[in-house]
Amino acid sequence: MTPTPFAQRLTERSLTLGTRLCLGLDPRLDAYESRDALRQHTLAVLDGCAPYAACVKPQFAFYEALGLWGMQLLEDLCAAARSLDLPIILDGKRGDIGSTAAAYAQAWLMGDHAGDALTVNPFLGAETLTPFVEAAQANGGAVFVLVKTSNPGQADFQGEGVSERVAQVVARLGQDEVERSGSELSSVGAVVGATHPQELAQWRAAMPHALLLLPGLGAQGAKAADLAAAFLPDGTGAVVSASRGIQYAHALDVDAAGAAAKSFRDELNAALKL
Ligand SMILES: O=C(O)c1cc(=O)[nH]c(=O)n1[C@@H]1O[C@H](COP(=O)(O)O)[C@@H](O)[C@H]1O
Repeated sequence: MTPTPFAQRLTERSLTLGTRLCLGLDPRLDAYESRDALRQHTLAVLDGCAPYAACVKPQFAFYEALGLWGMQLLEDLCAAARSLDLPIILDGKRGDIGSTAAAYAQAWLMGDHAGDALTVNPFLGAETLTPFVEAAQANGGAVFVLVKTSNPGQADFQGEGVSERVAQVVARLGQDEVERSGSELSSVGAVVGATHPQELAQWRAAMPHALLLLPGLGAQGAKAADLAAAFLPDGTGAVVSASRGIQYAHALDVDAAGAAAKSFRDELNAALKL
């Protein structure tokens, strides 16, 4: 049976629950009294925030920093997300020469530890994205290619026309698939920082069939009210992520995390007049 494409699953959940929020889960050991407290709280935040989230995005670094124990937590978190029907974007920002990219794709988009989608770094060239895209397309997954990152220093390299070039590649890589399937969104998505509100219309137009992942809400200063231009006219086609602004709301109180997620959800819906 052909798997349901990631973009379709995400869009269906987003419309059913009425949310464009991506729940980031980036647990830092220094915020907790013990590893057990970190584990318990992270899983509880997932549970408490799931009703407000279109998808979940754990960033690998925080789990890798905890060693094998952390990678087990990531695996358990993904299992819990699956049982909640939450599409999983693994934020690994992987990228390497083609043969190594194929191994990354095997690990994170196809293997036993795969998520539904993976963030990928295009710095090594368009051809190195192919193994990721093929793995995603074969498995009903997705990739989110870094196009314009949220951090101030992105301008050093990305400001030199690089983001525009990458956006062209994203649009091209998804084109055949949308022509073949007739669906509006391809499995080749893009990361565009929510911290660049004045550029969102430009990136939306440059990649009309790409699902956009917009990090930067909350802790990095982006405001939901400024983000409507990233979405398609029907209010789909993008998700906005917040990690610290949810997980660390009010001194690790799980109810406060849920309230923060709900409030981000409502602000995004208000921006889209939904
Ligand atoms: O790919 C990402 O998710 C990402 C891209 C980007 O341009 N900027 C960015 O902040 N991120 C990730 O999004 C999350 C942002 O976290 P908060 O600033 O705590 O909401 C982190 O996991 C970052 O690694």
